[in-house]
Amino acid sequence: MAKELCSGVTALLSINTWQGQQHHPHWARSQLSPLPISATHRLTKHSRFRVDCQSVETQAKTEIYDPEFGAKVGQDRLLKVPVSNIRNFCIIAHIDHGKSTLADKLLQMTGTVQKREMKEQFLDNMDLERERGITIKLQASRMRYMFENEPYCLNLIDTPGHVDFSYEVSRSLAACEGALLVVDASQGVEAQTLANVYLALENNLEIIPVLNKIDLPGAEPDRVIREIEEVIGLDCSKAIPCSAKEGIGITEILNAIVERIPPPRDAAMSPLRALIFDSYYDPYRGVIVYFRVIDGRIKKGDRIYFMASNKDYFADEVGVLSPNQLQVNELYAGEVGYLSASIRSVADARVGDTITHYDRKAERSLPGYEEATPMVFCGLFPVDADQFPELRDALEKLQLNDAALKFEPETSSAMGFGFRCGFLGLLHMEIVQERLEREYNLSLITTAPSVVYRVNCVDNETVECSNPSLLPEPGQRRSIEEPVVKIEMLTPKDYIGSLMELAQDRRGEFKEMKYITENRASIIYELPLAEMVGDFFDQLKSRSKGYASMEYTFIGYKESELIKLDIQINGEPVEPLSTIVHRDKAYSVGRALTQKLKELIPRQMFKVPIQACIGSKVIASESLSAIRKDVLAKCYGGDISRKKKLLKKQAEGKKRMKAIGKVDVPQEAFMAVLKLEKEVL
Ligand SMILES: Nc1nc2c(ncn2[C@@H]2O[C@H](COP(=O)(O)OP(=O)(O)OP(=O)(O)O)[C@@H](O)[C@H]2O)c(=O)[nH]1
Repeated sequence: MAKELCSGVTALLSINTWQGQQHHPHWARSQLSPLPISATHRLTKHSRFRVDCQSVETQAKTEIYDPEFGAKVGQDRLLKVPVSNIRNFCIIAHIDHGKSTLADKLLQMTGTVQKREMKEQFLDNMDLERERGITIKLQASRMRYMFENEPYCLNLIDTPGHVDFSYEVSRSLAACEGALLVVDASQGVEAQTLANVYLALENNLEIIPVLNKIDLPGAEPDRVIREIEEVIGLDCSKAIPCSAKEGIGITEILNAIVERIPPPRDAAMSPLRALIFDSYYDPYRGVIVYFRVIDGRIKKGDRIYFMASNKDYFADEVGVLSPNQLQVNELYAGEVGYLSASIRSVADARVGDTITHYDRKAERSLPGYEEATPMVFCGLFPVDADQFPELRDALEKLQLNDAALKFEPETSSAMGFGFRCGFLGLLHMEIVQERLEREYNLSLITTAPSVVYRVNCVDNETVECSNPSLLPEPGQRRSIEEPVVKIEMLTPKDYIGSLMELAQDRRGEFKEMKYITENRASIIYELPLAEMVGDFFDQLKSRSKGYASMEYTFIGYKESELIKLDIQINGEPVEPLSTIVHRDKAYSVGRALTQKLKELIPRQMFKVPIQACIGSKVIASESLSAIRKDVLAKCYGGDISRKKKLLKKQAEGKKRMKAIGKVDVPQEAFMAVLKLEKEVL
């Protein structure tokens, strides 16, 4: 902040005004536009002047923010502008269409991040994200942009790009007034693009189509424009061609954000309502909450109240993201920022929750809050049983930062002590497993993922079952319902047949197929979530040579003829290998699974039978032959009775081994059910 301004600069004034006893800082701020300072004026921090529109005499604490000067004294990131000069937007794109690259370029062009501090893809700052090149958690950044000599504050809210995190996408869209729709000009509209555009349209966002990667020789912007118009029905006459990599079209995008996206509603005088669009756990400060102020204002020291979790705290720190955190005194309706309030777990400040003041609560919370419901469950067991307490600690720590992660202890005679964990989807599951192994140095055995079944019992009770080995006995249950998803696949027409076959094999029910362009079709199926968990996505990619994309939404539960398939190894049931399958597939899955396990389990010193059973009935069986130790090797010639004696002794030894049943089952075996060959199904 500059102490004094001379002629020739354009300054933006932030004024605290007093009208009687009332304090209206935001009102005054929003009435002001940048003020060119003439040669006769020198403004200082305590200048007196009038705000003409309301004729309010203004004096005392006058804060002057000068974009040019401010930059010199390192304060430009605290840029304050009237609400009419704020633009909140996000970027929606299919994976790999260049969202992060474009975000980086916007930060660079606006000077928000200097080139030298620029790590590639600044917004994706989790290591895992950077390695996998995918955005998992959302982040935000405030940028300062001069347009027609006026400073604008552009808040970019980054969105995750994977279906598992679609709820978080919906909340970040709800925090914006506009969105850049980034489509790869060499590829076209993909399933994920569609899903996110529909979400944005539902939220009434102004959408600016951007055609990225026009530097590529294969780019066909005209074709892609036609595709967007036909498929989404969006007017693309003002679509912006760009290359995020080469920096082409970035200024046009920034101008379009200012010109086309509406400013936020000015509602600074209403009771506070702020929408949480992200939160993460910081070991030193507690949870850091990212939010957009929809109504009212929030300042340091305020007693705040989270409307869904019913918790209240004092805000220790309030600030903006630029993209590093910078403290400010107060944030007003329309602004985006962060707060910390010594909150112990992200579950208390969940994405989608509404923050209000404890003493002046808003009447209604903001719409759209949803509890995170895990869709996929699996067992996690430490390879070394001594690591159980460490696994529990690690899960507790991860949960502080991940409200969607659920876990409870699980014991199994085969596996020992472990946890049954719930995840939003498969990617979420992989991320958690990888973090446990990498960050906490744990060596884990994970069991095949399962969905949550609803079992209607004979006593009219309904129980939810996410662990196949705990399915109530056949005599106790009337029926089983399983979760069903609607899946939309977008594919070039050459692969339609093969993808329909895939969906059909996975018990899919055909719903609709339409050509979205001459060459590309959308195929809609309803199919059990259990059939999607596993290699469905890999299959879709390999059958379409990587060209098809998909998107799914959970639509509800449906009754189905399901039974439990148990596996016995060496005569002992191995619960973690139990799986729930459709009655029609039980025999083929049983056969395939025993064959696969035979391949995966190393041979032992004794013969190991591997059986698939329904109840007590064995439906498929394989046996792993023993590695036979030749006890007769040293006994050449000689008496036959001596040979017999040696063989008898060896057989007794084997029997003892059998009784102990020490079969080493490798990790891959627990995932075998996901990797069954298509032909045997
Ligand atoms: N040639 C070319 N390549 C680009 C351009 N923009 C992005 N890329 C490349 O495309 C790939 C994907 O870009 P990202 O920015 O990571 O894509 P994303 O949409 O953020 O992907 P997720 O984070 O997984 O959602 C990277 O290898 C980029 O270098 C562009 O304008 N031209």
